[in-house]
Amino acid sequence: MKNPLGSLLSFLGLKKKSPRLELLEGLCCRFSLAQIKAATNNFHPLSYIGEGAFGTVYKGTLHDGTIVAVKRSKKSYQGEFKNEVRLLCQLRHPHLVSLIGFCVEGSEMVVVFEYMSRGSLADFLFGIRKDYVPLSWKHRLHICIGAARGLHYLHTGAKHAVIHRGIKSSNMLLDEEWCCKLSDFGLSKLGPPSMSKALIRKDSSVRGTFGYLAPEYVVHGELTEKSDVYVFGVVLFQVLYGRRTLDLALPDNQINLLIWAKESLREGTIHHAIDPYLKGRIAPECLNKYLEIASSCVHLKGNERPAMGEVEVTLELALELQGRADSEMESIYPSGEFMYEEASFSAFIRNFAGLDSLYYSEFGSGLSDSDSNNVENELSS
Ligand SMILES: Nc1ncnc2c1ncn2[C@@H]1O[C@H](COP(=O)(O)OP(=O)(O)OP(=O)(O)O)[C@@H](O)[C@H]1O
Repeated sequence: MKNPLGSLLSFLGLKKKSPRLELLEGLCCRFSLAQIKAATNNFHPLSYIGEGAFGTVYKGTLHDGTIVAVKRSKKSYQGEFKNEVRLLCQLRHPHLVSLIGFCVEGSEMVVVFEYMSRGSLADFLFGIRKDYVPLSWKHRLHICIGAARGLHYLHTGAKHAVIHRGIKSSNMLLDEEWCCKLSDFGLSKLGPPSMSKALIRKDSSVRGTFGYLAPEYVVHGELTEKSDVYVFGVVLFQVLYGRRTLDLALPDNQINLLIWAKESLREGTIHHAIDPYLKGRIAPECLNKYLEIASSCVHLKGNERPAMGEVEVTLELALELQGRADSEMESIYPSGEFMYEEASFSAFIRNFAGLDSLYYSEFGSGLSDSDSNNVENELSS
């Protein structure tokens, strides 16, 4: 029997409808299982790329020669896969991984994405890939700006805000041209209309990854676009310090990245704490802007955190400041071999005003996120 309230809400256009996958065929391709098996050589181990919480990813080649990433769902996570297909086929942006199609056949659920040949930002930050090369500072800034543009689009570019809920460096993928695109929308949620200020949404099932959870989300289940901003801030610290959020292999005071970051800022030892590869390569005025926005992203209170548009613009400014400082240095040292001095960092640290807003979450302390195959701990209700 039909639910009379449901029918009424639907009649009034107030009931949120999730389109059935069949109805999405016009927006992306529907593949047969035979096509998927042909593309991946029957999910051959040589096609294997990696494994996430929701499924296994393979490299494949479609009949027209297009190289793709094929994500095969674990049986218990087909809901997340359907969510990802429904959302992604309605979103298009240069900084979101494109959905090419899907396959639902028998007990198989498979999603086909554009192939991101350089893997994830996490692979480079944590040296996971065999062909690992440390990323330069400017390169890192470009990648963060791309990710910020993608997230800004999700929050404001569509009719309804989309809260990603799975932002982390392993979900920031890099294509051949090093363009950063956000992936993994299995946990994403539609928010209210994007122009609305009423963004608070109570979420009874807290999902995500330890070390990447906004405090108000864990404690009160309050899910807003500012929860994504918090975790984006955590990623900005990872990019600068070149390490994971939690690392049990480090001395006690360094296990939690944000606690360590705050300590190094307070004591003026940031020069020694950041990724060794970046030492002497960041212009102090650029670092100042970068830390200002990173610290405000991880503010305890969601409404004090910036919107992603502001994050994007500030990172662009930080990149510009770095470019200008580098040009000045190059005019003094035409060989291009120069280092920014430690003393100039100390001077800037004394003036850094963002320290108070840097809030570190204890959530997940004591848990390792240095899992060797890069699958971080999944929190499910
Ligand atoms: N479109 C893609 N192109 C190339 N590699 C991809 C693509 N999507 C995912 N991968 C790779 O496949 C592996 C598994 O990715 P997946 O998104 O399933 O999990 P994850 O983000 O690593 O972990 P979790 O699911 O726990 O968040 C990772 O190494 C990821 O870099």
